[in-house]
Amino acid sequence: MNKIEHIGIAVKDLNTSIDLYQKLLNTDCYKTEQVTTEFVNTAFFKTGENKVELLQATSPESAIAKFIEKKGEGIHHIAFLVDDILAEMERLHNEGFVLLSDSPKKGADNKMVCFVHPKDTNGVLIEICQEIKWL
Ligand SMILES: CC[C@@H](C(=O)O)C(=O)SCCNC(=O)CCNC(=O)[C@H](O)C(C)(C)COP(=O)(O)OP(=O)(O)OC[C@H]1O[C@@H](n2cnc3c(N)ncnc32)[C@H](O)[C@@H]1OP(=O)(O)O
Ligand SMILES: [Co+2]
Repeated sequence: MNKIEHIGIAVKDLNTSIDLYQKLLNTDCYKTEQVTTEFVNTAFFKTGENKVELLQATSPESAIAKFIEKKGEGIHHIAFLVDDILAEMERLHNEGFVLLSDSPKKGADNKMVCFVHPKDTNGVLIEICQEIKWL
């Protein structure tokens, strides 16, 4: 895996948290995006080589809504950038990790994503992501 691409933070109110993180990081949010398949609205900040992704649930069925219900707001996942998500999924599967989808899913900010179950990773939800390359 290449580097930490982003840290995902579950928040209750995206607009309030955008204001907060703009002040905290002293940089503007560069993008907001709804990902309907994940039932989330997201906001992104660049912090050097890495990013912060704020996530607000758009449905009670969302992983973010369930997480906040159980644990409250806070760090929800760590995302690692990979060159070849299919190869990395196969490698992780062969190493015995439980992947949360059989194929990559559409993520935010021009990425394909796949998650590793937190029960296999010391209670931390891991996302792997690959940049979508357009021809
Ligand atoms: C915007 C798109 C994308 C991007 O481009 O960046 C994203 O980041 S999307 C982010 C939101 N989507 C996801 O998180 C998808 C993957 N997650 C899941 O599939 C589920 O959340 C889950 C991890 C399988 C858990 O779902 P479920 O089993 O239905 O929920 P429970 O509430 O019953 O939890 C079971 C168990 O797991 C613990 N848990 C849940 N979430 C996390 C987490 N983020 N980090 C650590 N642990 C987590 C939860 O506490 C339960 O533990 P126990 O109570 O001990 O059983
Ligand atoms: Co993410």
